[in-house]
Amino acid sequence: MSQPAIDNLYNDAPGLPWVERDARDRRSRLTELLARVSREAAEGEDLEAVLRRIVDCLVERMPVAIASIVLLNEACTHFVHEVWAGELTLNVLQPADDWPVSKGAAGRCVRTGVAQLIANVDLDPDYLAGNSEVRSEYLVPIRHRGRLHGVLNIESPQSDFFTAEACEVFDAIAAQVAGTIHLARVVRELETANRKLHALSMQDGLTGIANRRQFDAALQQLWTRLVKGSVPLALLMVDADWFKALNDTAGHLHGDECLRALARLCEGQLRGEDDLVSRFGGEEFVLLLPGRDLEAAVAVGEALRQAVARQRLEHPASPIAPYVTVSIGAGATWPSEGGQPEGLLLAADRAMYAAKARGRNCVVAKFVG
Ligand SMILES: Nc1nc2c(ncn2[C@@H]2O[C@H](COP(=O)(O)OP(=O)(O)OP(=O)(O)O)[C@@H](O)[C@H]2O)c(=O)[nH]1
Repeated sequence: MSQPAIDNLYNDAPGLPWVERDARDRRSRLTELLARVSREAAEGEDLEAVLRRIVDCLVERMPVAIASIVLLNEACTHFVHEVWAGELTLNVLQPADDWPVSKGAAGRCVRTGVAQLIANVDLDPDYLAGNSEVRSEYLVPIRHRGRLHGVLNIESPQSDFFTAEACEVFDAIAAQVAGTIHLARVVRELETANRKLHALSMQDGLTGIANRRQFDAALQQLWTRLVKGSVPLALLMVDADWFKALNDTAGHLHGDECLRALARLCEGQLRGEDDLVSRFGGEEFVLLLPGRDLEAAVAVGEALRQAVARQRLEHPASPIAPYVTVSIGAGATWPSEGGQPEGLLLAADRAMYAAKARGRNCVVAKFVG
């Protein structure tokens, strides 16, 4: 549809006082403004850009010197952000200046919770001049379902501009803006909640380290990356010894405590940016060590085994020591184009079972060719 001739509405006769315009002309200009603002409010994903287009619209199409949308903080005690259009020729308060709602006509709008019509700015004790041409001002609370988001501020060089019908349209515009801000905040809150949920879905609830899902994704990603750089990849499978007996004799809560301590000890062995420890299963952990060959991986495994033993986590039912010990399987390979990471996982798992068979509390290595 082509743009109606009404474009550039106000500027067709900028000097003409608002009330001297024909009543039908005024109404159609206001209706057109409202339609435009509604369209702007419905478009775009960026709140700042939408608010800017709305204030631009007000200044371009009406006898308005300054139009602004001033947003409040959560507690509604301060203005924290302003989007404005028009001509600010004098120094006025900006949200960046620590602007409490105790100041200015916009502050009064927040304090009283109702629209403020200032027919003569010279007589208003709260008016803060931003442009010496301004004669009248209208301020409307931007409120969505009882929650106050800010104030819509319109300043005109004409003293008779804010007729009842004009104010009604600005009230409707403030309601539109409130809906837009509400929607943008809901979207932002949802995005934050989604990010938190995603992080939680990748984390083990008991120990706080990565869970199996995160491990699987990291292994796949690393494999693909390391193929290109011809860099080795090592993996340690760490399994607590005689854990069933520990639970049975010392109780599950003590068992849980030991699992948390083991997770911290595994974390203590991580060095590289992409090193990762995850809880692989019940009392099993896996360390992903990119850039380490089998010899280096065995060294990390041995350091971990000794650190666990030094911790002296009480184990009243282990036949090999009065404290918790771990059996560790180490695997390493050079990721190759056609290869699969599962082979590495299997090798470390087999090595771990070999460590169990060898009497536990030891490290066994297996290279994957
Ligand atoms: N406290 C606690 N125990 C768990 C948890 N997850 C798994 N387990 C227990 O870990 C035990 C693992 O037992 P098994 O697989 O038989 O192995 P094990 O007793 O450690 O014997 P080896 O591995 O052969 O040394 C089971 O009794 C599980 O119930 C957990 O989150 N908390």
